[in-house]
Order: sequence, then C-alpha cells, then structure tokens
Amino acid sequence: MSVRAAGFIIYRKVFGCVEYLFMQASYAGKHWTPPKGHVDAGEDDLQTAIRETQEEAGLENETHYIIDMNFRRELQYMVKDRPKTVMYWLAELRAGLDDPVRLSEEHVAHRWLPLQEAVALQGFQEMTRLLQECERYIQDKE
Ligand SMILES: Nc1ncnc2c1ncn2[C@@H]1O[C@H](COP(=O)(O)OP(=O)(O)OP(=O)(O)OP(=O)(O)OC[C@H]2O[C@@H](n3cnc4c(N)ncnc43)[C@H](O)[C@@H]2O)[C@@H](O)[C@H]1O
Repeated sequence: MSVRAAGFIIYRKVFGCVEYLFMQASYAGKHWTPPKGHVDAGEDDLQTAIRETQEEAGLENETHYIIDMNFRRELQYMVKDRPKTVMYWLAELRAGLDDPVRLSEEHVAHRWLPLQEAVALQGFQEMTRLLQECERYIQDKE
C-alpha cells in the first residue's frame, strides 16, 4: 500500500529574489525537504499540509503564508521499497515576515534558498523538477 503525505512548497521574496523553505530532518540521513508529513486517518491532504506545517515549522495558514490553490502537484518516490505519494501546494510567506520559522524536534535546521541552491541542497530528481516548475509559475504570475 502507498504511503501518503502532504505539505507546502513555501517561498518568500527577498529584494525580488524567490527563496524556498527547506528543513533538515533530525534523523537517519538528515535529508532536506519542505514542511510535510503523513496524512492521518480522517484528514484530507490540505488539512494535513496545514497541520504538519504548523507542527514542524510553527507557521500558521493565513497568519504566516497564503496558499495558492491553483498550484498543486503530486510527487512520487520509493521509501524502503514502498511507494510514497506527497501532495504539495505552493504557498507564499506573507510580505514583511522575514523568518518566522520555529522548528520542532523533527528538524535540526532550516534554510531559505534560491532555486539553484535549493536544488543542490536537497538533491532529489523529482523535487528538482517540481522546484523548477514552481519557479516558472511564480515568474509567470508576476
Ligand atoms: N529513519 C527514521 N528514524 C527515526 N525516526 C524517523 C525515521 N523516519 C521517520 N521518522 C519519524 O517519522 C516521523 C515522520 O513523520 P511525518 O513528519 O509525518 O512524515 P514525513 O515528513 O513524510 O516523514 P519522513 O521524513 O519519513 O519522509 P520523507 O519522505 O521526507 O523521507 C523518507 C525517505 O525518502 C527520502 N526522500 C525524501 N524526499 C524524497 C524525494 N523527493 N525523492 C526521493 N526520495 C526522497 C529521504 O531521504 C528518506 O530516506 C517523524 O516523527 C520522524 O521522527
């Protein structure tokens, strides 16, 4: 059976430059991902994304970021021989907030990074494609 998770690709704009939020897991390979987590029973994907982002990054929907409901993408990869599906929405940090992220014990560090640095840091092929798509989408919106 497939594992299901959901989260947000959260970006902020600093002097016109787009920067994406990545957080480093405190366990195992200490990999970097956007805020996301497993979908609990009775939750829909969007509820999960909002809950996990609050739990993992201390960011509240509306107060700290605005969700773009027009940009939703599904990532798929294998974890320990099981398929995992992660639903991501794009979300923008509210202007003027700088860095309100407050990490839980699940993560040891976070960074706001422009596209190329985010791509290099996280290193996953499907996430790279998704970030490139986000970048084009954000540019087209402006
Ligand atoms: N090894 C471990 N030791 C101790 N506690 C653990 C643990 N793994 C999970 N936990 C605990 O489980 C909970 C996780 O729950 P949640 O917080 O609810 O779920 P998650 O973000 O989806 O978890 P995870 O980190 O496992 O998933 P990811 O897909 O990023 O990562 C899963 C794998 O996929 C890889 N991966 C991540 N993104 C990928 C991508 N885009 N493409 C390919 N592989 C990717 C990662 O490198 C990683 O190997 C946490 O409380 C944590 O403490």
